[in-house]
Amino acid sequence: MEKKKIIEVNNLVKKYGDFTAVKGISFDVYEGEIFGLLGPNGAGKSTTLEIIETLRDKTSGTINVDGYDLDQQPNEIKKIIGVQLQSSGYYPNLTLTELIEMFGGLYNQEVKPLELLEKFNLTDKAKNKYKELSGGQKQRFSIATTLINKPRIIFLDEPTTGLDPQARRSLWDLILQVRAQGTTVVITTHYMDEAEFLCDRCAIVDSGQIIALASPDNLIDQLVSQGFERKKEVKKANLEDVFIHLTGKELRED
Ligand SMILES: Nc1ncnc2c1ncn2[C@@H]1O[C@H](COP(=O)(O)OP(=O)(O)OP(=O)(O)O)[C@@H](O)[C@H]1O
Repeated sequence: MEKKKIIEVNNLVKKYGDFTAVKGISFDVYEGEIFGLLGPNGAGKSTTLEIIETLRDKTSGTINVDGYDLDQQPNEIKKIIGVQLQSSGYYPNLTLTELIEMFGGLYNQEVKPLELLEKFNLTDKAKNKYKELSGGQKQRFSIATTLINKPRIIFLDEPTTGLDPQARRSLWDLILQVRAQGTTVVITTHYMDEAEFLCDRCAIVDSGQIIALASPDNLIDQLVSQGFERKKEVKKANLEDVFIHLTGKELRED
């Protein structure tokens, strides 16, 4: 069966004054996949994501999201996507339950705060304020809120930056669960292990250009077929394995 394209980006260019941050990139995202934009700092990942999310103007190029043209029907696109807010987007004096109810009201959606919080392992924090959460809890809550409007696609910009290994792995599981329920996920990350674990396909972006796009396995096979070999024998475990083994897999709450 042919996969359906849910996002089509063609020749996207973004200039900030004289500086061209995104230099004519094109890619498609298929429905139901986890698609990664990988690249070093300043590569243009967040800019690209924010343009697709309708939060930033583009200079040129075309974008189509689930049949809607970004220039013609941005409001239709807003209705079917879930966007992670920055911390400043959460009213400081509302509890998590109240915040979910407020977003439900804004999106005109019936919400069940406790059910949503349970899914994201935040039941204990239902009566806490956002500012009282740990880094991992904040990230989980912000992903939970992307789902309130029952979006077809969610966008996650570096969702695990700054988290400890347990919190990262727990967030990876949550992202897989979100996808398993049929939501397409577009994610940016600098972490290659994260991309290898999560992404069905990824685009490697450098200086505003896509320099490779394939599944992680295909990208690795391409490199190996060029004669690349790791210098050292591959270790049977790494330091992260040691850390997880010693401290346990369970999510910690500080
Ligand atoms: N509002 C802005 N005005 C001017 N230049 C900007 C603006 N936003 C981003 N840039 C520049 O555009 C380039 C791409 O930035 P962008 O944030 O998209 O990169 P990124 O790949 O997401 O990086 P990071 O991994 O550090 O978040 C950078 O050189 C950045 O300095």
